Amino acid sequence: GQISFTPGKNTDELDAKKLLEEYNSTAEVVWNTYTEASWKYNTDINEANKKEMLERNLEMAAHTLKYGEKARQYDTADFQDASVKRIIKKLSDIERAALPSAQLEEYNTLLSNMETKYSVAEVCRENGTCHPLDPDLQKIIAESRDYDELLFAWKGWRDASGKKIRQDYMRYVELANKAATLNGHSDNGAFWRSLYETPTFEEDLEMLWTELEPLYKNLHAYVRRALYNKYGSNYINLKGPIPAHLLGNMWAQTWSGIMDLVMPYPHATQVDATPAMVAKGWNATRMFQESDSFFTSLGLLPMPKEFWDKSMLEKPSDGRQVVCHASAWDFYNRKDFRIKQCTVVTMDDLITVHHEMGHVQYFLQYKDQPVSFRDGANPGFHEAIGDVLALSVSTPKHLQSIGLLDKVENNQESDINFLMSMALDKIAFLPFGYLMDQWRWKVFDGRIPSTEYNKEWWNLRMKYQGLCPPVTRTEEDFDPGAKFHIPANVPYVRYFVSFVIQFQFQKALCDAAKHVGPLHTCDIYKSKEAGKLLGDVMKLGFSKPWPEAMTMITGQPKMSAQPLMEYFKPLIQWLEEQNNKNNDIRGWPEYDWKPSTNFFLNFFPETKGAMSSHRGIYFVLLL
Ligand SMILES: CC(=O)N[C@@H](CC(=O)O)C(=O)NC[C@H](CC1(C(=O)N[C@@H](Cc2ccc(O)cc2)C(=O)O)CCCC1)C(=O)O
Ligand SMILES: [Zn+2]
Repeated sequence: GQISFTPGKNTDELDAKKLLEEYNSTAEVVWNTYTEASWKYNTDINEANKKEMLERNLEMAAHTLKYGEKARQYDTADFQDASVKRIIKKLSDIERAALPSAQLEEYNTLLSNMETKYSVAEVCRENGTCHPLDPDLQKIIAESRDYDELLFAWKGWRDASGKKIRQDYMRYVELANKAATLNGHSDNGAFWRSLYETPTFEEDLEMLWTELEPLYKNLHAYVRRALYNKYGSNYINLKGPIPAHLLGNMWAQTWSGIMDLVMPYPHATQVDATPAMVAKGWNATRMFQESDSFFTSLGLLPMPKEFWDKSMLEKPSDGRQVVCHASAWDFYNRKDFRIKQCTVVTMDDLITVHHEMGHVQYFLQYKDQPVSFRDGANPGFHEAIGDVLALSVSTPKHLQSIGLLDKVENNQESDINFLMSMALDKIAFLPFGYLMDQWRWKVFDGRIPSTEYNKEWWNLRMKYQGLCPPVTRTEEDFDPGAKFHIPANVPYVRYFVSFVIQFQFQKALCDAAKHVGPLHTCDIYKSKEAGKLLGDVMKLGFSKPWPEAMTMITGQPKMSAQPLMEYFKPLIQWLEEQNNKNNDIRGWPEYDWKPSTNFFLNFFPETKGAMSSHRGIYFVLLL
């Protein structure tokens, strides 16, 4: 065909291959050095470690700039090796390294300051005791059933975290957008979406949400009814949004914290393994060993010695400040892989353990790929692996087999109890997983100016989750900043993608494991066939466009909501019946309703303790 080339560009494929070999071997060293410094800082927050991490980040950016500029010299149109083309293309986007050095330093400093402010934030009571998010405030939000105590934690956290980073965030948006435009993107949101290499990505997501929204609205209506029964009509409007601090999670992103309030059949099989884990003296290491055994039962790889020696599996008790938000780390030397998690002995954290172990399994599977391919087929794939295995671990049958549930019944009521516990995490999460980056994409492309950050955040929280703030919010607040991924600059739509595709994967793996019966009862434990399907896709890393990886597992290239809907089918029918029986509407048409507020609590928070006993007296005094 027509020989096409851009004048002055290098079309020598052998040259390019030599460049990529040099890039790969030098990148492993530079990235490893940076990752060690970042790990040191995340597991011991102090000025010296911060300084070292920032310096190593600059070294890494200099390396990216050097090889990025060389990669841009090539016209790969006529190259034979698809991998060389793919790596040159990926290298040519040098991200933040495109910023002038002063702005790059400013950008990196902003990021580390925002993440530090978030990680050290705490809420102090009038009597001087202070509470960090992890585990204190999370525990209050999950376990307290006192409306005002929940409000204390919810409002306190937002005052201590989000509110403090609003200015930093505005400057971060400017610099992130500048880096994106210097790499040829219209804005940072466009750069983030480009990682999915899917021209119809936004339309595909919108279609998935349209299919899934009815499931969510049925769950929302049922949970609203249960909260109405608990908190009464002052605080719950059966035709309105739900106050955001009552759902058992600081961000109302998963609702398993209030399982006890919504349990359909309290006398049937319980599904929470936490009591048994505590009673049997499980600790963090035991939880990770359990997960490791599940992975190896599928024929996947065991955690290497370095993992057990160097991970941080519990919050340190030696006074060190750490970033408690769980994370999995690839040290890019094909040997060193770690998890940092402030693990607590609960079922919820056993799920998180599997989630993080899924990341490390992916790292292990693709460790011999070139560094540019040591990524998920798309970011959603990386998030889905651990959750797929957790779907099997969560089944009552599996929990019983590992001694975490004593009796298991196979009847309709137990099924509904189990599906409800799964829906409170998986269905409840969908609107949150979808709205997080809708807000950020609009901030990056200018549709949301900084003067409307908080108003638009709550508009999206209302539109998708049917939530409202329990107290008035203003532009003095910055509630998005109270969610880790916003100050930490971690994209989020990957989780929405993961919550959809993990059910596609589960369906395919259960077929491979010759599972018979409803999808929600499937446990792929010990299935080497299922393990091989997953392992082969993980080995690819980012070397092939994700539709090819999707086809390897499911036999077709697209994201689909069908398997998720099949998994929850029995529950959806049950919810439909319950909501009809209760004559409950789906949705929140009375969107401008507001819950009663304790006038005092907002203006005299220190009266919290006194309030509950002398409520009337204070009121009279005021009058
Ligand atoms: C070096 C580095 O940063 N590595 C990346 C991994 C990588 O990119 O290689 C990484 O470790 N990111 C941390 C992040 C942690 C968690 C998270 O933030 N989860 C979301 C959403 C969610 C909620 C419920 C659920 O069941 C699953 C996901 C949230 O909690 O809002 C905390 C709990 C679980 C996962 C993660 O593991 O994704
Ligand atoms: Zn993850």
